Amino acid sequence: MPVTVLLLDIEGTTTPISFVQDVLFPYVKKHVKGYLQEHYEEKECQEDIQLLKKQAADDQRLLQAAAPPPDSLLGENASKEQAIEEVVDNVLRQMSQDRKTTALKQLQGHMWRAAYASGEVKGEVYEDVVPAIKEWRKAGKKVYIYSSGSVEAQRLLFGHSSEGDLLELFNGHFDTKIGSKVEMESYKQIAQSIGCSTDTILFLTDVTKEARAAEQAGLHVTIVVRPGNAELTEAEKSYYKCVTSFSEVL
Ligand SMILES: CSCCC(=O)C(=O)COP(=O)(O)O
Ligand SMILES: [Mg+2]
Repeated sequence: MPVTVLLLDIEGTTTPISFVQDVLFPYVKKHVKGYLQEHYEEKECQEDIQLLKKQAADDQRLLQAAAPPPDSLLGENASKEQAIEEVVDNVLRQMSQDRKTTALKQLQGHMWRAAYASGEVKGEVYEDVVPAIKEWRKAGKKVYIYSSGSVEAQRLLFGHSSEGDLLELFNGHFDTKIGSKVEMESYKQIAQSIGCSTDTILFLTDVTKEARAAEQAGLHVTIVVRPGNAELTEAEKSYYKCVTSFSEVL
């Protein structure tokens, strides 16, 4: 089937890993405590905390450890300060493991609003990305984003990019609410949501585990090789189509 939909990863594909690791993540680490202190009473912040608590409880159940985990986030009677300390510990622990939980990504997305709004942060996009997407759109293709970053975080990055507001380029966005990027089922759900067959979608990513899941669901996949991305094995290089620029994709 001809490709009519392009599905794009962000970190390592449209955007340098260094932007995420050296700009976005340090911003969260620096500001998480202050953010929670300022917004603690707000409904959205309480929802973020509840989601982190649920994630911590799920993690605990999975671990089935005899000893209580160091960041259980389960105390109901904790003071505001204690509760904030627990959330901060949990967020920093998850970030040190580069976890992609919906709970962590939701809070991060809410925190980056202020960074983008003030102009302190501008979303970085590789220079070949915008011209290629414009060509694909002109040719009648649809273009979607699928990232572990929350849809709100995605919209912030592309809406406040160094190349201006790029949101018009996309037909839609998906995040881990539809499922993990390393699960085949997520890609089937995305195809269903777009209303197309999986074999009409081409997924661009830097991560071979994601490529494998997409391929199992019936998508076409291409690996994007960018400076700073994880090295591919010789077997991966010969198995997958690899590109170093979006201009080589179609
Ligand atoms: C979309 S904004 C920040 C990126 C992020 O938090 C992340 O985890 C990137 O994951 P990706 O799936 O785009 O590699
Ligand atoms: Mg990636």
